[in-house]
Amino acid sequence: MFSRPNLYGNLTKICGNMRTTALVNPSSVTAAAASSPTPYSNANVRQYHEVVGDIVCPSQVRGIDHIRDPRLNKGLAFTLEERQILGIHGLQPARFKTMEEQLELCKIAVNRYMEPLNKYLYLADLADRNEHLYFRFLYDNIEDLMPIVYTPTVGLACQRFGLIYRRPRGLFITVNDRGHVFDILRNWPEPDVRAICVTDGERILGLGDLGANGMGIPVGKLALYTALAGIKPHQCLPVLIDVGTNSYDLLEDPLYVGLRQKRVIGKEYDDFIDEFMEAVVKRYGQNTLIQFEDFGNQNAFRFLDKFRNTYCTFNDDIQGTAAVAVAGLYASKRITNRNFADSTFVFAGAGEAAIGIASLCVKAMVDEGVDEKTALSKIWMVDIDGLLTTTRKKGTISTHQTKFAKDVEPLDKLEDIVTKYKPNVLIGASAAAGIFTPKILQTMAANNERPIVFALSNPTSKAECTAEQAYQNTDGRVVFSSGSPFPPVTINNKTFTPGQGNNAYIFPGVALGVIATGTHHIPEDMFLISAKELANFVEQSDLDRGSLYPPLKSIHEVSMRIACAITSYAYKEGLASTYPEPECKREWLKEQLYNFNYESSMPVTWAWPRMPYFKTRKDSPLLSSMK
Ligand SMILES: NC(=O)C1=CN([C@@H]2O[C@H](COP(=O)(O)OP(=O)(O)OC[C@H]3O[C@@H](n4cnc5c(N)ncnc54)[C@H](O)[C@@H]3O)[C@@H](O)[C@H]2O)C=CC1
Ligand SMILES: CC(=O)C(=O)O
Ligand SMILES: [Mg+2]
Repeated sequence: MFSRPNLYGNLTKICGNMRTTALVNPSSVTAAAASSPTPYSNANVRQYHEVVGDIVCPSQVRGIDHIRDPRLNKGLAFTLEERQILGIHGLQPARFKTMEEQLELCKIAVNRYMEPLNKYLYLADLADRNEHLYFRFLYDNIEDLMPIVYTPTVGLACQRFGLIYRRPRGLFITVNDRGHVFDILRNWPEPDVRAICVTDGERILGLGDLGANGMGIPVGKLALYTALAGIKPHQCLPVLIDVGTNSYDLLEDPLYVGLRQKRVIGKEYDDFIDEFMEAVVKRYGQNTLIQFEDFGNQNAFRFLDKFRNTYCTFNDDIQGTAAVAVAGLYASKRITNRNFADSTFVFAGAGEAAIGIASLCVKAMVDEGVDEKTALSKIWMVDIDGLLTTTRKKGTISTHQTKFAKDVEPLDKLEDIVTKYKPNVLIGASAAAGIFTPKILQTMAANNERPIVFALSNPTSKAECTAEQAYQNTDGRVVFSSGSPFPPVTINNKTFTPGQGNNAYIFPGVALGVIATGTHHIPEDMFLISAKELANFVEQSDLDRGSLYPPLKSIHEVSMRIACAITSYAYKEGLASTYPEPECKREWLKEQLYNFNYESSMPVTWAWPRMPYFKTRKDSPLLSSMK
């Protein structure tokens, strides 16, 4: 009954006319591959389908392969019946464990490691071994584990990528694959991808050009898609576009795993990105969400402008960051009683993150009823060359920066700019560690009862100041947040636990709403909506403990609220393509989420003769009886 050839073909019978994926007989695949004209040809081989969307499909994988497959493996949580039916009885010790017992073990195991990178490796290994346990572990312990799978540790993991690389997670598409990007996408074993996070590794956090080592970022971001928003892992694809690196150190590093060449630029690069975008749509459909992450400054803005109305895409560093920072500023209004338009802003940094935030601040001011010119006049931007002024030489100011340039005397030093323009809000997104000097922080405190200071650069080592420095130099009056987490600070007998101004509060919820509704474009409004939704969720108790954001332990609820708001907006504005419009958005979204508990491993084909009528997960007596 379990011989593989007999099982191919059953799937369509069970799934009827519902959304599914055809299984291909391996023998025909081999024949197709043998006759294929290029080494890129591939067939869509799926060895198993337990649950695809809401459809129950027969398992194809038995024996040791079932345990070796991280998506199917449950470790010692397989029941005796499952062990026998799957032919894995005897391949594991006799003990049965519940998922809760396994989670306890994970906690003990991860806590045994002192070094964050070793914890990262433990978690990567867990993901490769038992995907359900990995995501449930992340979900349950997000406060402790987010600094490991995400900033700051993910930065270190990227820097050490050549050393720690073990198993493939995501697709590496190199510029040598030009003309074959679609074929590479077909090599990815999951047919139902709804979201891609892509980087070319040129600006990884504040660490600069890490080339192919940047793969840790899309992997980490998409782990948060699942852990924070419940998006199913098989729907997420991390992609690293490898066009080389301009890092001399990496080119010389024997452990470097990417193309050993300088970055391809110009038309060749642009054509390659165009091919990638077209191939994604051809392979996975036009509503596939493409999140651009950690591209170099010029390319990030160019691609956002180029693709935002022709693909379902957003740039997380520009738009996601804008939303989280503006959410923090909305929340801070409850402390300062000052509107956006009544504030003066200085940005240290005038790149993706800073321009993104400044632009959304302008939108927020216009929303308050102020005209755009007045809104722009409130914002002073400083980059590596000093204040953005209208007298800047051509080539030292980009089109996105121009509207923020002021018709004033040039000033180079941040300290002088803060002294002269007396901002109420100082935002750092420069990747220049420590530029918020004690003197600057003291000036902020001298000019404001409650100065607002955001040190958003990542990882921790690149922050413009530490939380401790911010509180100490402002007599504990600062309203502070940072891109990477800092431990609590006690000053004047009061302990502050600053929140994390990180786009992780935004992108998972936006992605869930966009994917669920089949939204085809992502307008800027969605980020202002997300910012407001996040700010509305901040409680007085959060503000009292020094945070402009809800605690990380409620970030799942934040993602759900943002997704609901995005869903409502998408239907209202005619952007959604999933019909009919659900009445209760929240319930509808919840039905689509990943099940963080184990699914039954009983092959449906085995039980089928006894229960022939179920087609969907909800109908299945097998699955509905599960935890
Ligand atoms: N907290 C969050 O959610 C996010 C944080 N970031 C962080 O923000 C930082 C910057 O990222 P991007 O804006 O994408 O980079 P970018 O390269 O686009 O911009 C960096 C900007 O900082 C300026 N700069 C460099 N040194 C400076 C100095 N000493 N003084 C003033 N300005 C200086 C540069 O001229 C440039 O305008 C990174 O560390 C990144 O990790 C980025 C996205 C999200
Ligand atoms: C958080 C993030 O996206 C960055 O630092 O680039
Ligand atoms: Mg980023």
